[in-house]
Amino acid sequence: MTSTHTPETVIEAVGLGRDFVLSEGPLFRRRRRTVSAVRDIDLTVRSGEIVGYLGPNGAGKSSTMKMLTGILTPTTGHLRVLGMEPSRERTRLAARIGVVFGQRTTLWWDLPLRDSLELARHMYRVPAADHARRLAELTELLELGPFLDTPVRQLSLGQRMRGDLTAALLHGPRLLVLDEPTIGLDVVSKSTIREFLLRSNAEEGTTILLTTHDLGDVERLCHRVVVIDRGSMAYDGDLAGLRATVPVPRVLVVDLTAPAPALHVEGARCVRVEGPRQWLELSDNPTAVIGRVTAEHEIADLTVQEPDIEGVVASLYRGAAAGEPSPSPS
Ligand SMILES: Nc1ncnc2c1ncn2[C@@H]1O[C@H](COP(=O)(O)OP(=O)(O)OP(=O)(O)O)[C@@H](O)[C@H]1O
Repeated sequence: MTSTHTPETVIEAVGLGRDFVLSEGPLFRRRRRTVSAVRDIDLTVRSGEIVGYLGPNGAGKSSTMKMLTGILTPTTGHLRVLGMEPSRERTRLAARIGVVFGQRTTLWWDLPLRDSLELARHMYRVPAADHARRLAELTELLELGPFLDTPVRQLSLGQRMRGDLTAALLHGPRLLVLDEPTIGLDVVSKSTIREFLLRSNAEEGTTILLTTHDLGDVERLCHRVVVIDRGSMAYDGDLAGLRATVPVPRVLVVDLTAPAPALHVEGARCVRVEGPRQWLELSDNPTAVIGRVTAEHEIADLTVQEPDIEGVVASLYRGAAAGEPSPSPS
């Protein structure tokens, strides 16, 4: 064997690229145009890592995920996932990975969740005793009990997502590929899912690769972030490094008990006033600024708005376009 795959390497991509050939223009004068959805991606993910795969819409995230799971064949480069070539060994790979796409479900719409999971057991050929043990564990961790016998079509989005995660994890995959796992969920469901993912990672060593537009997911979950834009890799490192490259301030939204002129507070700059509500861009830590605001003003409510990852990523490219040095990959 000449493979460079080592036991702890879960994903190994070198010079990975995928082109699409489009046929455009009026009939009889059609022109072929090649779009590079992904180009020249070098990515090594090791066992036990949680990696956020981020980028603006159309950056090439889904195309990468599809290549990793074997749905799309790469145009260029070398790709191994758990030592397998995904597009050639898609079925064998499917038995070792779990995939969840937040906006789609793999569950059977008309069946109770329990029956859908039983079908997943047959698909992955999980022995009945292993299935029962694992289902009991996941039922407890994800609190599925109250809706295991409810048809999937009647589940809330958060319940359905917990069901989808269970289906993806029942066969004990080594790698979990998640596309927007918390999209559209309320705060409690998001938190349940994040805590569950952290636990699977810590206790079972599950490697996780996820796309998300939610900075909370990235902050809570990801040891490492990889940013792509227009198909190419733009950053590979930790979130602190990404933030340091493109400092996008947090904003403190202050609801005063009555309208007032713009507040002057150390460590913050008022950027907007609407009646009793004011937006303060923070340059100091939020707790310190909140302390100063509450000491000097009558406050009805306070919230800290995190910049979404889209904002961070957009600033990264505005910086690049303006000729600032590009972030150094780790
Ligand atoms: N089947 C296809 N045929 C032609 N072009 C495609 C196809 N799939 C993707 N593309 C193009 O490749 C580029 C990357 O798309 P991709 O869906 O991978 O991005 P994305 O980062 O997942 O975006 P989003 O966050 O909006 O889902 C886009 O320009 C898209 O139009």
